[in-house]
Amino acid sequence: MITLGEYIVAKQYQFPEASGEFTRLLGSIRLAAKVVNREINKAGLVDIIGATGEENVQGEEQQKLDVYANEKFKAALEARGEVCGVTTEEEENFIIFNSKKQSHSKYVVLMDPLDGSSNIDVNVTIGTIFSIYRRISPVGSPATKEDFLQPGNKQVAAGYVVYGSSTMLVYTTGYGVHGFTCDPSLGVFYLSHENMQIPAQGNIYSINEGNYVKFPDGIKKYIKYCQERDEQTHRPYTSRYIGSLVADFHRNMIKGGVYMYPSFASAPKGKLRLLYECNPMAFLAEQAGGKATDGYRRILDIIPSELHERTPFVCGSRDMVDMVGDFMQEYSADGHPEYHKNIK
Ligand SMILES: O=P(O)(O)OC[C@H]1O[C@](O)(COP(=O)(O)O)[C@@H](O)[C@@H]1O
Ligand SMILES: [Mg+2]
Ligand SMILES: [Mg+2]
Repeated sequence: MITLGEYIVAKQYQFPEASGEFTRLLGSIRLAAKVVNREINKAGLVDIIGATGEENVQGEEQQKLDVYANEKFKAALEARGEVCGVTTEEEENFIIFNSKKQSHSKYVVLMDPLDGSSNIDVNVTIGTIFSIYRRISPVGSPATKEDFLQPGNKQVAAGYVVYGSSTMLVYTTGYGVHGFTCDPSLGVFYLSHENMQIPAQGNIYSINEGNYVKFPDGIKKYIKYCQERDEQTHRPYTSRYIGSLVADFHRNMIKGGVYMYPSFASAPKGKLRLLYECNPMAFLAEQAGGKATDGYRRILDIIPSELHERTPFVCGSRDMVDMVGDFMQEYSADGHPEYHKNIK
């Protein structure tokens, strides 16, 4: 069995200008993932359950594990010196790492340190999401906001850690999607899923139907389509919603399916964050043969303007994402971000 570290080194030939910086950067994410995984596994026994009583920049109540994971990933990225700055869901502003070595680093990282926070206290699968870019500001100078506001199609790597029945780290560097499972007895990630491929068509739809009445007509019609009986197209589909993006995405990655978090009246841009939730998942989905849109446009082509901006999200099996797009065009064309601009 090949370890994550060995696999990354073995694939370095794919990057002729490689200096080992990226390998060490991924190594720091791997290390922090192990530390966070250990805390999650004993969550009921240590004081890591429950809320901190503080609110984060999203206006959401921060969970103790959100803060713990945020601190551990930040510390690991800062310590190795391969990153000149980070943005995380739990920090209002981006953080500059400014030691001599760090300011000479080429990379910035954006993270959702703990994804699926509403599932922490109930022992349901949660995750961590990361996205990596080459900086655009000059090497040697402090990182700038522009380094983080790059479109998703500029990512050099993305991945997630899923803390479930087993703990896996899944990533892409633009050469396919590869999954590594952690052997808890050794704390070592071994290659278990090389070149993951999302089936083009699945029979699982994943959405919080509790918001049904608030959804755009295109989404409502698509949900009805999923629930209709039609032997030929294996409908009705199955509804599965864990409420942790990482877990719902990972399941659909393996079994096929479509995950949707649309916009609605009280959340005109949806809930999920473009930079450290949707862009990394979109890069992984496309690298595995799937697709990711905001219901209309390719997520990876959206030009970000704010660190914590949100976007509607439709992601998973290619043919299912296309079908959702057709329903949105037909029944919610006025919801297209460009719609009002194009109305003369
Ligand atoms: O409870 P809702 O509204 O369905 O939202 C669930 C979604 O929100 C999230 O929990 C948001 O992520 P965080 O937990 O990192 O804030 C996603 O993981 C999940 O898919
Ligand atoms: Mg999240
Ligand atoms: Mg989070």
